[in-house]
Amino acid sequence: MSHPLLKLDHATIRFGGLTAVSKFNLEVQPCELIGLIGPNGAGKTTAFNMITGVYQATEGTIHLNGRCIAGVKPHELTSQGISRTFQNIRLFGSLSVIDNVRAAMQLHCKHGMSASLWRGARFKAHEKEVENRALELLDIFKLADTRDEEAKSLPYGDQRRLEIVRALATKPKLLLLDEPAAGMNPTEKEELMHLIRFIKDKFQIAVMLVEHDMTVVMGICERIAVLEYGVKIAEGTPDQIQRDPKVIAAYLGTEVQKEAPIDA
Ligand SMILES: Nc1ncnc2c1ncn2[C@@H]1O[C@H](COP(=O)(O)OP(=O)(O)OP(=O)(O)O)[C@@H](O)[C@H]1O
Repeated sequence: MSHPLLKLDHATIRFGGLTAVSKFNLEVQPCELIGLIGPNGAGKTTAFNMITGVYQATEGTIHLNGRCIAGVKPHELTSQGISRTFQNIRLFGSLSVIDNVRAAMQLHCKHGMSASLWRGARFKAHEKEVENRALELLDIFKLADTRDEEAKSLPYGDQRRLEIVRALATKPKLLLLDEPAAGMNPTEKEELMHLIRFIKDKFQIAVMLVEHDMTVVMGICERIAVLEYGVKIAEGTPDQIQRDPKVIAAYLGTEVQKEAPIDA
């Protein structure tokens, strides 16, 4: 029997008296590009935190490839194919750009301590492979020229793209991007949309996107789920979502509405 890549079944999380995400049902298929939107405080990042094992669901279940992930630690979920970026950039600022990518790749390193110490032929071949793959990813994101620069010295938009490279370096099946376009200028956003589509097709991965920029969300997502006060109020194609009265009502008067009218 084939399973969805990710399945949330009534996933719920409470913080004291606050239900941040309530009975959230969602399926993500392999190689799908899905958006998760909603006004500020709707529960989007909390949903990401549940999917990535940062928080445990208070009720309901989450399955990855048919296996329940309750209690699985975030780094184990990364090994199982879930990778993410964060709203606030979390790079190793003082490391070079390429070392940031290398560090993410070590998760897949199968060499033990002795191999590292002896630095034999197999170890060196592995190191070369890591470097080549890091450079391939940096090249896709037009960051290869900055490989030896300190990550913190990069312009903001480049740092955001480097975060995506780091997330990709762990060879995910599901990539979660939390506001990847935040702080980018219109040209960078346009380029980002192209890149997200490109990596999804090239690496055959599913991408789940939390994003406030409606031009980006509506421009690239195949399907969109909408949260409001932790509850899913709509799910559908960008066209259906833009015409959904509940979604329009949820966004009325918010910054998102001002940026790009959802019923435009
Ligand atoms: N660790 C926590 N403890 C208590 N409340 C929390 C915690 N994490 C999130 N919340 C609350 O859960 C709700 C949802 O927050 P969340 O950050 O998921 O929203 P969001 O949709 O990602 O918002 P934004 O678009 O502003 O980033 C908010 O009311 C928030 O204050």
